Amino acid sequence: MDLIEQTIASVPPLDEAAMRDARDHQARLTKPPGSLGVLEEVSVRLAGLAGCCPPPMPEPAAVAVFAADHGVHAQGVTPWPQEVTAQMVANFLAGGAVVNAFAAQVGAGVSVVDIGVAADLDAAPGLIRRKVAHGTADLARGPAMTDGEARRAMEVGIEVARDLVAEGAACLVTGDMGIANTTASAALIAAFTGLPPERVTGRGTGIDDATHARKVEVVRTALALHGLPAEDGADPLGVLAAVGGLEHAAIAGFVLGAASLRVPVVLDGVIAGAAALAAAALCPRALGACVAGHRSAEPGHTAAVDALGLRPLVDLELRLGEGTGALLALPLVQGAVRVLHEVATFDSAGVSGKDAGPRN
Ligand SMILES: O=C(O)c1ccc[n+]([C@@H]2O[C@H](COP(=O)([O-])O)[C@@H](O)[C@H]2O)c1
Ligand SMILES: Cc1cc2nc[nH]c2cc1C
Repeated sequence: MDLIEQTIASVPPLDEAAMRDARDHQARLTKPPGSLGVLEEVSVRLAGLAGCCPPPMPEPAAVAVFAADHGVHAQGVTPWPQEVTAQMVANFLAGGAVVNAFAAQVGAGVSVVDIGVAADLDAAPGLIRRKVAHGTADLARGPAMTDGEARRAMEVGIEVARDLVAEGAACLVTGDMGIANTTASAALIAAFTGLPPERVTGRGTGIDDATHARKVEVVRTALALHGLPAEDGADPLGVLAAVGGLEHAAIAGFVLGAASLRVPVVLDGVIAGAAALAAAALCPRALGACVAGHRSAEPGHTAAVDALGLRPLVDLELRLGEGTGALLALPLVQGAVRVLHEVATFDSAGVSGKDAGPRN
């Protein structure tokens, strides 16, 4: 068995007994039952993922920013020059990007993975050099990647997840950087959900009406060219190779890697959402490890999280990527688990429970 199959085979189902323990414990804590809303569900799921209650605190966290370029850039789907991908990688490494500020805010480490930047990048502290190709080919004219490239990128994602956890991370966070990658994301989301291109294609970094109309047509052309959505069900690696990006394949692997290690992974925006659709198509159990950090302004992201049955924790109309929305959600995930560790029960604190007193 190769790394991908091995990883998929080792993803456990959520532990029902641990989830029951977490629900029972939540009911005993000094608060009205259910009063922590969605955070209670998060705490129960992370107990199921860990297989114990309380689950380990999801800290420290580590964000991996997977960076890659896209051949579909040639179709005029974004106003930004392709070299911005490499320039932003340099900015991440220098500590000057929003992801660095938000990671510092929550004490998370930042690693940058060159999974497919078009330019050759020099070695630098914090840069994980695992380039699979110098960007993808144009998905509107042929397959974006070979099957081998998609597999290799997915393997790198698994390996990065394993390495970060081995170095001490108890929570993983997805990040991405890739000019034109919202076009590949829209194509992936259309391919996996069956929704039409106009429903899932957004304005990315910010495009005018004419560019948006062209982007929708590029996605439509690509889907027709590759026969997507496939009538007989999607071959997830084939879909990734046809219309995905190297960072999508890597993030799909990162999700599988986290799930196989029983470590939660907080998903960022539309790129992670598209990648998670691929991961879930390969291994539905992997969804047990996924927390949707935020709802991106991209319409395809809402389509993706709806299809995955995930509820984004933060909704601030962000559309930056890099891992920024997921990092903002991290304290919510950590707070949800801390409640199970630290909050007193009605018994231990001597607080009367509901219906304990006289009725009038
Ligand atoms: O995370 C998101 O939902 C998101 C939404 C819009 C844009 N982005 C970021 O913007 C870049 C891609 O935008 P574009 O317009 O060039 O396709 C890429 O680097 C992404 O990280 C990210
Ligand atoms: C400046 C810039 C920063 C980004 N960060 C993630 N995607 C980005 C796209 C651009 C254009």
